[in-house]
Amino acid sequence: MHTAADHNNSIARRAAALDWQDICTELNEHGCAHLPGLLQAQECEALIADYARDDLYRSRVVMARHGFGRGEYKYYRYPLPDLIGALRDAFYPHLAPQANRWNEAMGIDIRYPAAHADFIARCHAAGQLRPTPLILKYGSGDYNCLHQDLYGEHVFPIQMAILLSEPGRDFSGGEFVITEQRPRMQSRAEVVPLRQGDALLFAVNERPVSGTRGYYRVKMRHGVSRLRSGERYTMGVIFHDAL
Ligand SMILES: O=C(O)CCC(=O)C(=O)O
Ligand SMILES: [Fe+2]
Repeated sequence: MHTAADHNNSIARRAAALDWQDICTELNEHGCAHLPGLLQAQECEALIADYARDDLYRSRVVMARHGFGRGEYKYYRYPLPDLIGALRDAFYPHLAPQANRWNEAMGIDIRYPAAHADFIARCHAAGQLRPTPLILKYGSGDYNCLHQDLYGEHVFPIQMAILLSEPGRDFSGGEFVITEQRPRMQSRAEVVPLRQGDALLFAVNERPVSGTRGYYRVKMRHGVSRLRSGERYTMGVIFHDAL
């Protein structure tokens, strides 16, 4: 039996053990940073097993009904499962300085407080009360259109996705795709080869890219290519709450 405190300690230790300088360099250069093996296989399997539970979620979205793609997802309700709350609490303080540097480079006045609870208080004061962490489920033929996870005025500019299934064994196809739209230029796509338990940190919306005349902004989108077979689950950790 794991208590909330166990999860907090363990996830905070994993976050603290990462090379944050390296991660920030990856985020600056590519708009995303790959964290291999952040979760253990058994943690992934437990999250997948809980997909069938109704008490953990506030809503279920069938993607085809909204033109989002094909597949479905569920938003967790508050109180979040311990592991997911711990991920938000533990990763946010490492990411807030990076988010602040991005805003400074882009000439955006908003600065992020050091603790996630203080940022969530800002969301809640603006009526963004609903939790955004989610779990997505794809079957053969399913896909996720390129999109951005913006849910209101307050946006934390970096989010995390964790692949819960193992490519090759559990599914084929279904690659995580990230695109970068540069001003007055053609878009660039990147496929991120994730394995079970790997996390990806990536830009929610715009990020600064250093050019010859200072910084310019590129717009990022992410999605998932069509699954060729099997079942694929992902957990998404978004740091702002939703209207
Ligand atoms: O299933 C995926 O890998 C993409 C998930 C996603 O869109 C998200 O976590 O925001
Ligand atoms: Fe997303």
